[in-house]
Amino acid sequence: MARHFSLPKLVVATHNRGKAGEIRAMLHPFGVEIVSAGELGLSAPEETGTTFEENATLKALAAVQASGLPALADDSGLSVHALGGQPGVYTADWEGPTRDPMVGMKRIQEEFAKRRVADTETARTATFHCVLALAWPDQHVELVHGTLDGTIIWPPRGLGGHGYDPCFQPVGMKRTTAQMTDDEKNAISHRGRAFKMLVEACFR
Ligand SMILES: O=c1nc[nH]c2c1ncn2[C@H]1C[C@H](O)[C@@H](COP(=O)(O)OP(=O)(O)OP(=O)(O)O)O1
Ligand SMILES: [Mg+2]
Repeated sequence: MARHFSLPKLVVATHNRGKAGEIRAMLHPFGVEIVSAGELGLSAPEETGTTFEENATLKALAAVQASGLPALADDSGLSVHALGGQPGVYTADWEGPTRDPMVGMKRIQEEFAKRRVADTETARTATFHCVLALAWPDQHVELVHGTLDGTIIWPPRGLGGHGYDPCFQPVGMKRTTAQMTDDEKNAISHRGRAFKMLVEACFR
């Protein structure tokens, strides 16, 4: 797909500042000019899909159609294995109407209590998912899916990152993703892994 090597300007089609910062940092070495959905006054489309792929695609297509520019969208979330994969695609909804990540993190703890999930690393495993969709002006869409396995810890730790990072500790690590620098998180994260796959697919 070397035809996409030249990418003069790209819309980063997210309204989430934490994600936008990480995506900007990952794009930085490529010298791509970035405009945000906010700068273009794009509204956030309703996320009606039932998979990360569907939602990432609809967000990217909405932005490419509104702007005429290639658009990169992200749909992501946390699947907690003892909760049957919840909240998954509905991770943002679990933050409640005010979009407070602490509300979502507490909800996971409440669900663990209801189901009497043991307070051990092996019982409280979870996976972060990130699907990136890059939509081109001809409407074709490249999709990549990155994951990061870990454990839900409590109480939350760390002030970095965003969203559910303070309660997520990657496998084999002693720190949560909120206790890492941005570069450390991006090097191992679901979003970082998806981004590497996108680069393989589009920029090589
Ligand atoms: O690295 C992460 N570290 C912590 N939490 C994360 C991460 N990645 C996704 N998350 C959480 C945030 C939100 O609760 C949900 C994404 O929801 P999602 O609909 O994809 O994003 P959003 O509504 O915040 O912004 P937008 O749709 O405009 O991109 O997963
Ligand atoms: Mg969203």
